[in-house]
Amino acid sequence: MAVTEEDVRRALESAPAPDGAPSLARSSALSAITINGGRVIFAIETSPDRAAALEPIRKAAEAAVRTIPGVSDVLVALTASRPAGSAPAPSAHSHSHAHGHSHPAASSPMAARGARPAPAGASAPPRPQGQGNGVGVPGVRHIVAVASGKGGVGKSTTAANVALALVAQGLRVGLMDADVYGPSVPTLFGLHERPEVENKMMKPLEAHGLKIMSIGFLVEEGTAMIWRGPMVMSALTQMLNEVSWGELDVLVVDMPPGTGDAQLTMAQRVRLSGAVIVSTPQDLALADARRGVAMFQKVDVPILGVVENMSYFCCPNCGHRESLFGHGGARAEAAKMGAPFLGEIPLATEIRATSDSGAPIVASAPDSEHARAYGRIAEAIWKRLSQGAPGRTPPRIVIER
Ligand SMILES: Nc1ncnc2c1ncn2[C@@H]1O[C@H](COP(=O)(O)OP(=O)(O)OP(=O)(O)O)[C@@H](O)[C@H]1O
Repeated sequence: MAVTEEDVRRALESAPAPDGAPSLARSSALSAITINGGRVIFAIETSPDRAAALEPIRKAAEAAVRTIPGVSDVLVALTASRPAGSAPAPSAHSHSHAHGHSHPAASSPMAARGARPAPAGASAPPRPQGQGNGVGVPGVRHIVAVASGKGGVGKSTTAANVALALVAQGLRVGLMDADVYGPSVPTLFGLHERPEVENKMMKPLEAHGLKIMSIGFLVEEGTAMIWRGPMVMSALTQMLNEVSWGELDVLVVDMPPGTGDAQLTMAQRVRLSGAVIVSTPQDLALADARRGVAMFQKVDVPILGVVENMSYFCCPNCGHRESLFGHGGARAEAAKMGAPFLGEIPLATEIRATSDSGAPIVASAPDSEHARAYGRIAEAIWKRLSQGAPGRTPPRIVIER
């Protein structure tokens, strides 16, 4: 028998609430409930500082829903809503961005020990699907992660425009927003509806020829996720396996920023053909980029290349180029890491404005200079993917300082 929202609400009558309400079912902290076959997803709203204390309430809610006959899986997230336009207070453990969300600080033990990437492995050829461990998607030839060592470097903007540029090359492309801590894809594409469910599979939304899925489609807008570890993985597995992606040449995955455990687990558990690292030219960002490269190398995912974003400032009036942060750093660093340099994208008002208005520049101004720059990056990525390579990546030597 199909599980209904009423069943879930009834079960939550016996679950405790975080706000003094008689039950979670009657609490305003309970979000909309999404049901997909036997899988039930909802969120409990809280403030970020109470997230750890509310873990028992989250677990109790999961346990209550699990007792419903027909429920195969339950995903309950703690989310924090934030008034529109307000930025979270910076703290030692999080950072914030212009679009107002925060991410946990990177906590990779590898990063802390300062593991240095080894050039030989960095440019290892991409893995065709079917090789390696982890979750793959039937019908999808290549899954490519777009990652960054830290937040706010333009990873989502790059992922979206590169995905669109791959579509422009005639490829069948999907974009999966795995940035559970702050999904930006709904804003980038102006998509705010919930995906339809057909035969127990969620249908990806579509825009500009791209199939798109984001955790942001499943939770209320303006909420920031406070998901950790296994919950993140469970959400991602669902986005990979319970979405009808169909036949795709490339599925671009916009990864959560940073090199923490969640990212490492993803890099390990998703069957990636390769990873693209986005970095700004600043030294700090490059140090973070190195950690990003090292993280993928640790789990034997080939680095397809490095993109330098906000590389130079492009004056919207006169077209004058102004290097802001020692332009060219990413190219030099990529060479040191032995990773291909895929190209540079300027800091340009049009790139930000088109992203904010729901039609990234490759879709809204395909003939512009900036769109062509994304096109060249996409071409380089596809070239490396289609080269493929049988066998495992060569052994690498990693020197830890
Ligand atoms: N090349 C660019 N020129 C101008 N603005 C840009 C450029 N790239 C990104 N931005 C802007 O910078 C902001 C952050 O970009 P984006 O959300 O893509 O970064 P991110 O690395 O995915 O961040 P997060 O870690 O928050 O997910 C956005 O407002 C975006 O429009």
